[in-house]
Amino acid sequence: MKDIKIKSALLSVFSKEGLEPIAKKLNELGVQLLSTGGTYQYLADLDIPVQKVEDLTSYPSILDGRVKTLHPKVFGGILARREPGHQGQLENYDIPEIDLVIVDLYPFEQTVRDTKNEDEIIEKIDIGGISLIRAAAKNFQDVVVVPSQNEYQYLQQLLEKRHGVTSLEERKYLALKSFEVSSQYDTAIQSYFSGAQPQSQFVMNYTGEKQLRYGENPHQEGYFYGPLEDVFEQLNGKELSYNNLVDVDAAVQLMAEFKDDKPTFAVLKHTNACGVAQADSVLSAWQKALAGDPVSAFGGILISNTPIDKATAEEISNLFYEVLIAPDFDLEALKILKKKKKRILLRIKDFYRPAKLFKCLLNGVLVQDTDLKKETAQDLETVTEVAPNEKQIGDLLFANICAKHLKSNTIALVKNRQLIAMGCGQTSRVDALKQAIVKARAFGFDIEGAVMASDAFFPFPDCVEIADEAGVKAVIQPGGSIKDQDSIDYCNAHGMAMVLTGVRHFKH
Ligand SMILES: NC(=O)c1ncn([C@@H]2O[C@H](COP(=O)(O)O)[C@@H](O)[C@H]2O)c1NC=O
Repeated sequence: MKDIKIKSALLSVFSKEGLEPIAKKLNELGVQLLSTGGTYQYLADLDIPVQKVEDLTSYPSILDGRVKTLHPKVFGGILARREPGHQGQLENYDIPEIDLVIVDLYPFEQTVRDTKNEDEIIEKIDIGGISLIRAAAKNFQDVVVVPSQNEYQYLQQLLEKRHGVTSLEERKYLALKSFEVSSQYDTAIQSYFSGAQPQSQFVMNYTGEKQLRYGENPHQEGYFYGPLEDVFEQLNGKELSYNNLVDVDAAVQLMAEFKDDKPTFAVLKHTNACGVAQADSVLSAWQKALAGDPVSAFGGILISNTPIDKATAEEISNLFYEVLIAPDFDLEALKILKKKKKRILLRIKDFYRPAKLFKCLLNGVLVQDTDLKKETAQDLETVTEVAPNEKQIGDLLFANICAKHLKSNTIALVKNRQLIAMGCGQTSRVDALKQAIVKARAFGFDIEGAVMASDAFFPFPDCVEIADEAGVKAVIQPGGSIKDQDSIDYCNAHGMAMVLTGVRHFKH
């Protein structure tokens, strides 16, 4: 392991915050400091001995600061290997070695957030700073690089621990942090330039790595990247697992549809809702959602669009569940729910729906818009002689949303704003319907008068026939099959209503 003692440092930072103790410590260790204009002034004002970069390069900062460190006397001192060949060249050209580089880049992302003025934004594309970081990181064998304020604490510890002596491992760690900074910085610039245009490259950059206990199964590693704290606050329970996060996302996507509706409750298992209901109170919505499939609800993910009150909390706490998500919890409710230490309680801040969805497959990434299309009564085309009544229209739209969030092929059966059963993830629509009918009956529901939603069209009239025999009176489906008329004819012959949405909602 190659130890290097820091003898000289170049400091060039946009924000001067947090620099004072580091500069003072470097000075105390006898490190020669070199700085660009503003940073020089800041250090000089603190009476910390420092040399101007301009005195080294014999060039002033020019072009409004676009060129200040971009000079062989600076980059030579950073990029030279500490070996006779390179050191000889430094001597020939009178270039001093620079052992430590500290940079805080121009705040490009912040500027994009703050202004629409393109000239201002372009000026905040840091050129010299990013080059300093890349050069120092490339030469991590001999040079220490601090690419942002996030690493100040790490540097401070290095300086305290071994008085400015650094190991190869420490320098390599900082080089990694540097390339993370430069890649994130360039992604932000690329994303600004691409705007809403389709991108010719797929680039993603999420920070805030969170290692999960494991992935989908214990033998798989798992991580999450992103600012989860913007979506919810965890009030109780064990750490969220990979599968919990997948289910929480499915629950949030579903409940986002009912965000501004009357009290709505949903129970999910493995991303599929096994209970969804609307009522006048959160307690009643919970009871109706649970009744949809009380067996599957065991170990489920629960979500409400309405704060949880004491009465609801008392009932919920009788069930073993993994996660309960709600916009808020009454104090009394929280007290009751927190008694079960492991159960996860999330106070949702934002029913967040991403604009795009990504999926890794084969040797690439699939990208698509999120399915944000939501049908209203105005979008429905009645194609049967019998039209659905107002109550049925409400149930049909409710069933349509449930189906949209269930794995295809799916059928949702709804009665009085309650999902009375569903069949999902089936390879045939008929199987999905049969599964739903068996389930509804198993949990004591009378299907007579229920409505049926299908995520995609009916290629044959078999589904409407089976549904009719079970008691279904109205159907919602996208339409678009060349055999639509067969299903419509069946409905007309049996007094059923059918509406078309014209929108397919597959969920693979
Ligand atoms: N142009 C250059 O040669 C250059 N060299 C360093 N910078 C940046 O200038 C800033 C520090 O400037 P000052 O010390 O003048 O406040 C840092 O954010 C640093 O990343 C530069 N500016 C932008 O590219």
